[in-house]
Amino acid sequence: MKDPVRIAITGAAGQISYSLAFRIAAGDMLGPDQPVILQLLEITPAMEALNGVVMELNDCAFPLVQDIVATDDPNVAFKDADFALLVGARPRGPGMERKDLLEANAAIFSVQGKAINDNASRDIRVLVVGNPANTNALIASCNAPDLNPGQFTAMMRLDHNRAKSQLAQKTGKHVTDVDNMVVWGNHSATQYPDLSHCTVDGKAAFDLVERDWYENDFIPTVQQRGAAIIKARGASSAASAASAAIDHMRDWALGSKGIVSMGIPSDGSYGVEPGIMYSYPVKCQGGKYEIVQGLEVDEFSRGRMQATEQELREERAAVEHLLG
Ligand SMILES: NC(=O)C1=CN([C@@H]2O[C@H](COP(=O)(O)OP(=O)(O)OC[C@H]3O[C@@H](n4cnc5c(N)ncnc54)[C@H](O)[C@@H]3O)[C@@H](O)[C@H]2O)C=CC1
Ligand SMILES: O=C([O-])CC(=O)C(=O)O
Repeated sequence: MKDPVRIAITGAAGQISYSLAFRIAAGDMLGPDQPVILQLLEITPAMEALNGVVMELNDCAFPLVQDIVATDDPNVAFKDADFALLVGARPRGPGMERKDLLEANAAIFSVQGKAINDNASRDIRVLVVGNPANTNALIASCNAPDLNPGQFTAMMRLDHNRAKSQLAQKTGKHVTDVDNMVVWGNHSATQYPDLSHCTVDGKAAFDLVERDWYENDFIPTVQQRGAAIIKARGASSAASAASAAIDHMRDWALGSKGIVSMGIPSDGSYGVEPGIMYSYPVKCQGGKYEIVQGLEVDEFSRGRMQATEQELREERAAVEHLLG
């Protein structure tokens, strides 16, 4: 039996966590042979609701769950944590962009970045889900100076999975036939889901779909998918967000099958200046991710990649005072 790993989840009484915590407890994130200790953080007024979630987790009698900690103290929630999923933040409603949440949510991530810095395992891997995810991840990492910024990542996997699903449906193939999908930039309406390198069943995606569909249907559909779900459901995506968070962490810890998209600290690759959390194509192996280099970038792609970079720079400027 492996030693248990400690997994902190924030916003643990919220919508996303209501799916996420149970799937992690079932072994979907780190595998069926990895015991877990769940460290669940909520704000004080939500502790009663969190208690209900803990009761249900206990009632599942999950074989892998060794302990459950429920707390409103970030220092307790992140104590010795090996993984942290930062979900707790306000979601947007109809008519809002995710960056409209910056003011409401940014302070959460400076406090939690500090608590992670002071309490977590030195090898902790952090995924920020709470919106605007990329800039919140930047805030958290800047407030954790003792850790490597690369230990902080932002969730782009939902966009990546949405893009795969749209292309599979369009071409009449299965999502498992789609390879080399790349989503660049920000988890926002400027993100660039890029089919330039993508294949379906081994054939170039561009040979299977029309350019008009790519530019005027596929790209906006993926960019606006979160808003479409809010319109349809009256609440933002939750189960699909939880599923993407599991995919992101599982691949980071256990390895990816080919290219996946992750929001990570830009390092100058593909001409994106350092200082923001930008989504790149990565491959994961041995518990680490590495940017896939050398992909060709044409003029259309360059324009899209720069527009989403520019938006991230503007978000960064708006929270400069929280960057430690
Ligand atoms: N990156 C992505 O792809 C996606 C991100 N999101 C974002 O995830 C976030 C959470 O979404 P939902 O679970 O649907 O929202 P929710 O409102 O159902 O749950 C959020 C929970 O966080 C808690 N919370 C607030 N401040 C906290 C703090 N300082 N510490 C700990 N917990 C705190 C709240 O009490 C609430 O229970 C939102 O910001 C949403 O926009 C949602 C879908 C996809
Ligand atoms: O759109 C939202 O606000 C929630 C989210 O991030 C998504 O579904 O991609």
